[in-house]
Amino acid sequence: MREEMPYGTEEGEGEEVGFPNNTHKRLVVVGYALTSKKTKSFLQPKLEGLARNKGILFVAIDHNRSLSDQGPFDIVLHKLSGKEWRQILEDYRQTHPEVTVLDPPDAIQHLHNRQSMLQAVADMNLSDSYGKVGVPRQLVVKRDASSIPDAVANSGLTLPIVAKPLVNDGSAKSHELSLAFDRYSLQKLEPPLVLQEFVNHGGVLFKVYIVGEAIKVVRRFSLPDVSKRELSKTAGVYRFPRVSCAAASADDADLDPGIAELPPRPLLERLAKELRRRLGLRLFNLDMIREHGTRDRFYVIDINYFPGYGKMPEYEHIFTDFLLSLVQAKYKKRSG
Ligand SMILES: Nc1ncnc2c1ncn2[C@@H]1O[C@H](COP(=O)(O)OP(=O)(O)OP(=O)(O)O)[C@@H](O)[C@H]1O
Ligand SMILES: O=P(O)(O)O[C@H]1[C@H](O)[C@@H](O)[C@H](OP(=O)(O)O)[C@@H](OP(=O)(O)O)[C@H]1O
Ligand SMILES: [Mg+2]
Ligand SMILES: [Mg+2]
Repeated sequence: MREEMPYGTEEGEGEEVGFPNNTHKRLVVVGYALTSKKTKSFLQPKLEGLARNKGILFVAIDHNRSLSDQGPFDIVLHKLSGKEWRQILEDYRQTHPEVTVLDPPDAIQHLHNRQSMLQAVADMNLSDSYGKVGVPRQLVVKRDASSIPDAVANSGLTLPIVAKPLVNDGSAKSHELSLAFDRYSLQKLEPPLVLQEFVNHGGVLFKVYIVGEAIKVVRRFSLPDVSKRELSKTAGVYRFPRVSCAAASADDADLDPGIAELPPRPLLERLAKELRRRLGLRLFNLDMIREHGTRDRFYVIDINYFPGYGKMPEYEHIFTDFLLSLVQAKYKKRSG
């Protein structure tokens, strides 16, 4: 909260930023360090407008200047890659503990490896009356593609198998996935990889967006099921492009209710709460699937940091409320 709020005449006038007695109505300054693509998809005019009316100002961080010389910021939002940037942020967190950095770089780093990414879900072993949430059986292959057929046979993983680059750094390459239908073709894959059992899920996945304590779920079209017959007739490795994009929304599709039904809310709340804690992140989404033919057997197959919130319904309201809640919590802590 840095300067007096200079406006308040449009929609949202008089809306409290949430400070007691109306005495601290200050601007909340959010510095952002995002790629130009991300800035475009996230910082849409509707978000900026709503934010302004709620007393939030987004300010672009200049990479050519020291972070400490900019701002001052209440919150720093970021999604940039590279060791150098991580170090800048870590140093800034040390010297500016009053600023909320969303999210801590070391916590984000955890998602940059597709093995460690899902470890928290596996450790949680979530199972209650609403369902069971796990991760598909998987195997990491660091090198030597010729060893893969034996490694897969020894581990008991069943075909078909999804091969995903172990490193998940946001590069185009880290999203180049393949589906392998027979054991011997596995030698054609290029380690380092995570090999994951393909779980039939009726061709629909659930994107579970998390923004602090808020959760929103949407349906997306996904890879179709592979039948036993198809598996026995098919050989080879098939590359597939990113399937979980906005164009493939399945929210309005006419789907089998057993496939379309969203995961139970209480289950998602438990999962999200626990993952927030274990991962130390507040901005992420999960790709979740329901094993076809079951009602309550779920798998998390992917976790993304600061995903495409522009595609999340009502993200403008949810995100601005979240930013305000962070500042309010800090204010309460200081005055309490
Ligand atoms: N184990 C699995 N079983 C069934 N389908 C899977 C599995 N793993 C991945 N898929 C399918 O492949 C797609 C891409 O996989 P994944 O989400 O891991 O990749 P990604 O490149 O990280 O995606 P994103 O664009 O969401 O970051 C999934 O959305 C899903 O359709
Ligand atoms: O919203 P989902 O379906 O999860 O997909 C997102 C990816 O997971 C993100 O990695 C993309 O963000 P980046 O472009 O910053 O990598 C993100 O890109 P976007 O912000 O340009 O929409 C999305 O493609
Ligand atoms: Mg995904
Ligand atoms: Mg991903």
